[in-house]
Amino acid sequence: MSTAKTPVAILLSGRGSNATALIDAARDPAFPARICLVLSNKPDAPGLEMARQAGLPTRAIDHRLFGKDRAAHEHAIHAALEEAGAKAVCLAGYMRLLTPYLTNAWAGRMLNIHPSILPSFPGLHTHERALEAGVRLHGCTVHLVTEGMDEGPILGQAAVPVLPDDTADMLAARVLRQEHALYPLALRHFLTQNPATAANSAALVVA
Ligand SMILES: Nc1nc2c(c(=O)[nH]1)N[C@@H](CN(C=O)c1ccc(C(=O)N[C@@H](CCC(=O)O)C(=O)O)cc1)CN2
Ligand SMILES: NCC(=O)N[C@@H]1O[C@H](COP(=O)([O-])[O-])[C@@H](O)[C@H]1O
Repeated sequence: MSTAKTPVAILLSGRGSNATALIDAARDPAFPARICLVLSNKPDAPGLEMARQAGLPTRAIDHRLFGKDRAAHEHAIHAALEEAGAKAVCLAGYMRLLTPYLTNAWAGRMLNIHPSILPSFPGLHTHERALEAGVRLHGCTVHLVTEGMDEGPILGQAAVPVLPDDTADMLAARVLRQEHALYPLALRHFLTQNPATAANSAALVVA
């Protein structure tokens, strides 16, 4: 088994705490990935500045410059990923719905972290919806990205309890701590397994 690190690009839109968890994990010589690029659709994303401070290559490709032409924006992103030599992509708080152009180009090698136990609560505002639903367990999911929103094969999940006096912010903070543990584990598992079986393996439960 080659010990070469797989070049992985990270796409983010905001704070970048999941990107930080992946970047920190990749510092370990035994971790099977190296971060080859951190790219954002928001030039002022704090996560981009964090990556610059970490000495990593960064790109900002502002979706607003492409108006309603999502495909043109994604062509620019794809070119940047190819130029950086990425072999896999991790969406880490990337808040744009991707078209089939990019999801097909990166089919089976684009991962996303989502703040719910899928298939419950796909999309946005997951913590508020979990509280409204009265679920007792909540959490996060790492999945492969497909054309459908948050529908791709699950690679890993983590669960947390929902406590009686929880607010959405308290629940989000408890889930975020698990996200930072789950994403590096799920990426390591994905990269070190035989790609043919990776998506069909038992989900990693870390909490
Ligand atoms: N084709 C796919 N695209 C994306 C997926 C996916 O599974 N398939 N995962 C998402 C991440 N995500 C939830 O995990 C998500 C991100 C964004 C949105 C959304 O409605 N975005 C709006 C814009 C919101 C904004 O700019 O703040 C939009 O794109 O119009 C829903 C779910 C990443 N993409
Ligand atoms: N639908 C995608 C989505 O909601 N992603 C969520 O956005 C946050 C980004 O935080 P971060 O920028 O600190 O990693 C994370 O909680 C992630 O699960």
